[in-house]
Amino acid sequence: MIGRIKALRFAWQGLVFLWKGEPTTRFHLIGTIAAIIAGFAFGIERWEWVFVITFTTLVWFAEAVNTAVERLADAVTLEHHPLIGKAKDVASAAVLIISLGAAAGGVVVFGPYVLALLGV
Ligand SMILES: Nc1ncnc2c1ncn2[C@@H]1O[C@H](COP(=O)(O)OP(=O)(O)OP(=O)(O)O)[C@@H](O)[C@H]1O
Repeated sequence: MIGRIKALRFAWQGLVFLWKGEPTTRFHLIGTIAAIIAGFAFGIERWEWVFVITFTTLVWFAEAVNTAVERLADAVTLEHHPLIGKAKDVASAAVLIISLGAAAGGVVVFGPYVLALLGV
């Protein structure tokens, strides 16, 4: 039990580091808040909330993994190394992939509500 509580504390420290060390998280927070506000404003369905929650969570997850990979890579060497560069590029690509997926999901979920609002 104490071990679990300690693990939670370490996870919290990781979250704080992610927030302080990665300026990109500001954009993720804005996107997350915007999606939540839009969800309530449009009164989206329960299943649509599942998509919104899943996509926003995956973006944060990918950013956390990307940051972990970057820090591990820096711990291996700060010298220029083509494999370190590739590892960092692929980790960044993971964030890009899920961000594009989240944007597409956002269009699918909110698109019809926006069109209805515009009377289209
Ligand atoms: N040690 C290295 N060897 C080779 N290329 C590197 C190295 N460090 C960084 N790079 C290259 O520079 C890019 C940016 O690396 P950096 O560590 O600055 O991440 P970043 O742009 O700050 O990412 P984020 O914005 O997600 O924090 C990497 O994707 C990689 O292409």
